[in-house]
Amino acid sequence: MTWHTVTTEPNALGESPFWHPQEKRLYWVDVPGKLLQRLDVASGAVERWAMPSEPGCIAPAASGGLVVALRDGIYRAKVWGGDLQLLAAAPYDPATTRFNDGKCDPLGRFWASTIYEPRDARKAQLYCLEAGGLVSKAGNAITGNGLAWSPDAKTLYWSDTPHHIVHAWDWDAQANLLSEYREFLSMAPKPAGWQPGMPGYGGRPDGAAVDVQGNYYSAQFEGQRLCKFSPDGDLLKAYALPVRCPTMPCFGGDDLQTLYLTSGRHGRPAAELEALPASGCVLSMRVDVPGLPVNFFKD
Ligand SMILES: O=C1O[C@H](CS(=O)(=O)O)[C@@H](O)[C@H](O)[C@H]1O
Repeated sequence: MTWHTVTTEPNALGESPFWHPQEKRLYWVDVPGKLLQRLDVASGAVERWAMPSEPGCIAPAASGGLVVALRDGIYRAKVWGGDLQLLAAAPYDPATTRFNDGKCDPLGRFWASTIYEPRDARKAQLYCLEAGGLVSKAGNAITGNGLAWSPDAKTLYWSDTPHHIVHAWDWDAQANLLSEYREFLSMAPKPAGWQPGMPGYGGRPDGAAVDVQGNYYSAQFEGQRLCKFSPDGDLLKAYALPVRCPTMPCFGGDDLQTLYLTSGRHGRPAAELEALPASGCVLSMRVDVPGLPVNFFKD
């Protein structure tokens, strides 16, 4: 298994990749760079669209365009580069909080986590955009991440990165209700005194994607690896990476067997960036098991 560097212009913090099956483009964001980006894999051309605030996550819309979670709200962009129409204002103080990891569920609802940036209280939430507006479905976190659903859409996964944990609930898709909570993964915490470059830390669960067998692929932020877990939470494979801070995987290509992975370089030590020059770039690797396709937003 070999990782390829897909992009040459590194992002401060690449996040929220998805593969658009009709356009045959990879979309992703640069959070502090305040950019939406898309790559036409046939030509290699990358387009960038500057945002008025940090985009935490994006999703394609079935009627065309995108849904974009910016610091101050959820917006609808009917066309690339066009107007941003506010769908829902942020239900938090944008001075301390922004939207982070999110995507659409199999029924076309848009979900977005938040990150509480002071990181000194568990104030991050997981919201779902329902007909009446944003509804909190889970909370008690610092960095909402790792949102994904099982292939049968009966399990919802959500991680809290700094607490090294991935939660799971039974999910009733029609009623949009979470029940039967269980801890899905608990990763080893950062050892006291650990510094980048030292051995002994495997990272913390950032963004995630699920394949057709229900395996959960979790980017281990600051752990320089992507971990593949079985539906029961058993570690099946830890893929070593040429970047210290992977952020989120997604499956793409016509066969959904190209695993794309975004990464970050924001705030990393100069020595690390010199040793790992692909930090902040998008990576890709061919895998044997196809992933689940992206879910589209239904207006
Ligand atoms: O997804 C994200 O997670 C990282 C990791 S952590 O919360 O710092 O542990 C965070 O830095 C980043 O800003 C956020 O987008």
